[in-house]
Amino acid sequence: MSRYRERMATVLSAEQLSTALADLPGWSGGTDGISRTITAASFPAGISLVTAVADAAETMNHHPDIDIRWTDVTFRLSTHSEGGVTEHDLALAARINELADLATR
Ligand SMILES: C[C@H](O)[C@H](O)[C@H]1CNC2=NC(N)=NC(=O)C2=N1
Repeated sequence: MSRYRERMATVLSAEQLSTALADLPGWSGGTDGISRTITAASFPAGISLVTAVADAAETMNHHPDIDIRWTDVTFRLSTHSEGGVTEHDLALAARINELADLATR
């Protein structure tokens, strides 16, 4: 089986997504995409968070859309190839939450 097929994931239903979001503090959205805005302790702390998320995204081969406004950093996740939210987005959201805990304390 090719690497591509191993990475295939199906788009979550609205019910699957709302169940998953209950375990992802700060994340909201719909089946087309989810987002979380994190207010960092400072602008450099926000940039450090973005760098840490970039490293995680490379490792996971799954990449967020990122908006930086002073200390507010918004991450938006969807699986472009599938046109919706998949388990890959949930995994990256959980990793971003771990990294955000470090950036905001
Ligand atoms: C070929 C490679 O697997 C794809 O381009 C990956 C890279 N990162 C990605 N990130 C996101 N968010 N969605 C994708 O569909 C996606 N595809």
